[in-house]
Amino acid sequence: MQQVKVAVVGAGVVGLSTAVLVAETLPQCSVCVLADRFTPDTTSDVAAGILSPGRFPDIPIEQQKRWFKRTFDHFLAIADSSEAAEAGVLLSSGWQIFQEVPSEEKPYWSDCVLSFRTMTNTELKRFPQYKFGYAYTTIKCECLTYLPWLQKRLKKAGGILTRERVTDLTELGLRYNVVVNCSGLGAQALVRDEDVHPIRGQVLMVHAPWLKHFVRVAGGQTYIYPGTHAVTLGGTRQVNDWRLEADAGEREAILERCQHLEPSLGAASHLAEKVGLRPGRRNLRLEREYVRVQGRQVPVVHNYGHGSWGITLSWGTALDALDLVQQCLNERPPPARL
Ligand SMILES: Cc1cc2nc3c(=O)[nH]c(=O)nc-3n(C[C@H](O)[C@H](O)[C@H](O)COP(=O)(O)OP(=O)(O)OC[C@H]3O[C@@H](n4cnc5c(N)ncnc54)[C@H](O)[C@@H]3O)c2cc1C
Ligand SMILES: O=C([O-])CC(=O)C(=O)O
Repeated sequence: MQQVKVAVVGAGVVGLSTAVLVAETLPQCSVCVLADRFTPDTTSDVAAGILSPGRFPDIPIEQQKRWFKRTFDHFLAIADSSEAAEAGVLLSSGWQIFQEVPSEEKPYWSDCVLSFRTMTNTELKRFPQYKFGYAYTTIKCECLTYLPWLQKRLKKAGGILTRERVTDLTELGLRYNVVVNCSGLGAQALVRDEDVHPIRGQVLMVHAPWLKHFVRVAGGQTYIYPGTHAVTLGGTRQVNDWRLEADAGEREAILERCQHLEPSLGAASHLAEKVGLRPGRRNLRLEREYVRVQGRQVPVVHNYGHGSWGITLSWGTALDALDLVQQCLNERPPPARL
């Protein structure tokens, strides 16, 4: 059988999830991941890695819930397996706290996570300035471990990884039959998408092994996420800020806010500091189009713009991208327009 050559641009959590699904599901495809940065140097490697959904304003909530549910179930199966440590996936229980009762007393994703309930008064007493909270168990996915695990899984399915900066999707269309664009923030330049913008985030890794529960303030302004080797403290969300260096003032502010919630952090030692640029977009882009390459119509599937929720939605959106690749293979391309 003639191989269908598929190029996936991007080796963050979105690109690798999509590449693994295509390589494992479609035996007629040979998959090549092209990226200028691989783990440990992608934005995904900076992420705290907690599965905690938000909301894109113009995408039906049922669709966002389906993306989250499918991602959660994927990670839960890994967390429950003997692969969990090797994949860097663990269950994480804790509290999301609010100063005012939120409009959604029960968020749309409450039946996707485990053991969701509102916090008791006894639990709330730990956080005197907060009136209300959710208690639940979610997943923490540590990308510094998970991305190498996905790369191994991709290679096992016959996929390959190549370091290359792509400047033109049309040029890729000369070498591949299908192109999948998972370039995250890189899509701004690659496909001239002006809706894509950086949302800068700075986090601090500390050694505080006595902490076992996560604490997240409302929409993620402040968070404490215990993990396998370190506790991640955050966060910041600076729109259109391209600075990749850590800011000392922000470090102090993060520490102060976190210590206010969890005074024992005063005894924690500092391990590392990381900055990443989230691929912000009003709504993530998951769709296909055809680009004209020397008289041929080459299908391009876009899967980027996940903002603060790239890990949270990674597998669910990759499953939809896989469907789009399948559709491209099953249909005749539209006639090339001159
Ligand atoms: C501080 C911080 C904390 C976060 N915490 C969480 C969290 O707890 N939970 C969560 O779900 N999300 C979190 N996020 C968001 C998450 O990191 C992103 O949504 C996610 O990493 C996006 O994944 P991606 O694969 O689209 O992009 P990236 O990881 O940025 O990968 C993009 C890939 O495309 C490649 N690329 C781009 N342009 C080109 C080009 N022209 N040619 C070749 N290659 C190209 C890059 O080299 C890279 O390999 C956090 C982000 C930050 C900064
Ligand atoms: O909001 C959170 O809990 C973590 C996160 O996704 C981010 O910082 O982007």
